[in-house]
Amino acid sequence: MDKKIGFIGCGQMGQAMIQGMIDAKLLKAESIAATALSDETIDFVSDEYGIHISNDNKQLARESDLLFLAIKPYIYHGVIQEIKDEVPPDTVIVTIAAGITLDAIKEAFGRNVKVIRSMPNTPSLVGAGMSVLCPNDFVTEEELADVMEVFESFGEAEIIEEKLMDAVPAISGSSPAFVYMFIEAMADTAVQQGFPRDKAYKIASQAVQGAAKMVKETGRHPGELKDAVCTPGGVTIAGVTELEHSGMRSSIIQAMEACTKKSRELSKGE
Ligand SMILES: NC(=O)C1=CN([C@@H]2O[C@H](COP(=O)(O)OP(=O)(O)OC[C@H]3O[C@@H](n4cnc5c(N)ncnc54)[C@H](O)[C@@H]3O)[C@@H](O)[C@H]2O)C=CC1
Ligand SMILES: O=C(O)[C@@H]1CCC=N1
Repeated sequence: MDKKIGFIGCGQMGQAMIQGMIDAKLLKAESIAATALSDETIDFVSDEYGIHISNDNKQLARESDLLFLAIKPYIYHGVIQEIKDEVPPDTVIVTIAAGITLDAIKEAFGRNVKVIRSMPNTPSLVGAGMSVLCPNDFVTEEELADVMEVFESFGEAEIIEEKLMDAVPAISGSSPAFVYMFIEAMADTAVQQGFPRDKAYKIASQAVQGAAKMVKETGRHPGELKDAVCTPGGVTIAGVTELEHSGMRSSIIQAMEACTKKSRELSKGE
């Protein structure tokens, strides 16, 4: 790819995407630049990824073909005020924040800017990201294809309608946190039973990864795959019934609804 990619903000999510892109050899480190606030982050990112990083948002805004806003949602408005007169008309702005709408970005710029709203996730760091995107009307097919190429370099990507975007964090942006909690709880129990901690994490995380791979690659219904594990009168069904008694599905549904509600509130500026 021969685009210049800029990241305003280079924390957890910015670094995950940059590492993913570099590992995938999508483009050379010289074609990626970023900004951050603290000297500590600037020094770390420069050493770790070999990209150009400074605290000059305006310069980055002038020089990037694809400009990622990888900052916290409450900082978006201030940063856009700072850069809005610097961004050339052909630049594609990519947002990654929960609850920041395409219209909110256009309004903050006060003109018809090209915007793609996205929701990536941190497994992008290891090339296993899941990102969901929606463009506004000013983005061309070719520009969307370029941005999809970026996201697909560090995982999988899907395009959806904006009305579904507030539901995405619960499914893919935030859900890694839920899965880490699940793995941590399994590993703690394994440690309680006498397993060394490193083996407990390895066994639990490989089981989770394998189950996800089964759903993706066999195309079989998750319920059917679960049934295939449950030997009649065996150990698995004892655990499954306990999970049903303690409301596991209901807890997951409630957590996902809370994420979606919060994203909708942020979208409305609440
Ligand atoms: N962490 C995650 O799993 C995910 C985060 N996101 C979104 O990514 C965005 C960033 O989140 P994180 O990377 O987790 O946050 P973070 O706090 O790790 O990184 C934010 C970065 O912004 C920089 N920054 C702050 N003010 C700035 C300014 N005025 N100019 C330039 N840089 C500035 C900080 O130095 C830091 O490098 C958020 O909008 C969040 O909603 C989206 C999907 C997943
Ligand atoms: O917690 C958040 O708001 C961000 C969006 C999805 C993951 N982290």
